[in-house]
Amino acid sequence: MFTAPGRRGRERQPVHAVTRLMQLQSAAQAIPFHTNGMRVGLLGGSFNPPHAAHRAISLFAIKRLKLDRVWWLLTPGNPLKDNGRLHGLAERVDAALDVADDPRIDVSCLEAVIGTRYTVDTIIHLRRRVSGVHFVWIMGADNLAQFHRWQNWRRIAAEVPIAVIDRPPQSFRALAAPAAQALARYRLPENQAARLADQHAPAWAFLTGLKLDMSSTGLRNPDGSWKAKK
Ligand SMILES: Nc1ncnc2c1ncn2[C@@H]1O[C@H](COP(=O)(O)OP(=O)(O)OP(=O)(O)O)[C@@H](O)[C@H]1O
Ligand SMILES: O=C(O)c1ccc[n+]([C@@H]2O[C@H](COP(=O)([O-])O)[C@@H](O)[C@H]2O)c1
Repeated sequence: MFTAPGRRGRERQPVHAVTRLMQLQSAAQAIPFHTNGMRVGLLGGSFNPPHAAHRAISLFAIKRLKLDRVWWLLTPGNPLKDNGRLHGLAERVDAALDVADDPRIDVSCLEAVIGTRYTVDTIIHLRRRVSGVHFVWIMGADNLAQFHRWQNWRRIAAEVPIAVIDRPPQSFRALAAPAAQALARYRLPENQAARLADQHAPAWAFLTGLKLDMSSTGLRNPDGSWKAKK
C-alpha cells in the first residue's frame, strides 16, 4: 500500500497498489489520455524533487488558460544543468504522482521514451503524433530568462504557445532577456491569457498573481539527496 498526500489540511489517503501500478504504467506509456479539442498544458521539468509549487502552477495554469489538463514531462536530464545528482526517473515519477494529486495532472516519461532531452524534439513529436489537441508550453520565469540558450528555441516558439509563470526574483531579468525581447510583438496581454491555447504560435503570455519561492534546490541536501518531508 502506498500513501499519497491529500490536499493541504487533509489526511494522507491510502492508494491501492493496483492504482499505483496503473499510474506508473501510464507514465511509462508516455502520451497521456487526450481527446479531440482538449486544451493541454505541458510542464517540462527536472522535478528533482517535485514540489508543491509544481502543483500550484499547474492548477493556476488550468484556471487562467482554461486548460483541461496539464502533463508533467519529466526530463531525462536538463541539457543546461549539471545532472550528476539527478535522481532516477522512476523515483521522480513516483514522487511526482504523489505531489500531483489531481486527476487533471498527468505524469509522463515521454522524453525518455523517445530518447531526447531537447524540448524542440518533444514538441515536434507531439505535433506529429497527437492531432486535435491545443498545447501550451508552461515554464517559470527562470526558464524564460535562459530560453535563448535552448536548442532551436525559435522553432519551439513557432510551434507552440507559451505561458510563463511569474517567479520572483527572476521576473524582471526574464522579461529583459533575449527571447522575451525577440518575441515581444507576440505577447498577449495577460487579461487575454484564456485565449492563449487557441492562438497560432508564436504567442505567449506572462502570468502574474502567483508568487511562490519554493524550489527543488531548497528541497535538496548538499549531497543531492532529497530532504525528508516534514
Ligand atoms: N516556485 C515556482 N514558481 C514558478 N515556476 C516554477 C516554480 N518552481 C518550479 N517552476 C517551474 O516548473 C518547471 C519545472 O521546474 P524544476 O523541476 O526545475 O523545479 P525547480 O524548483 O526550478 O528546480 P531547481 O531548484 O532544481 O532548479 C520549470 O519551468 C520551473 O521554472
Ligand atoms: O531543449 C533545450 O535545450 C532545453 C534547455 C533547458 C531546459 N529545457 C527544458 O526545460 C524544462 C524545465 O527544466 P528544469 O530543469 O528547469 O525543470 C525541462 O523540460 C527541460 O528539458 C530544455
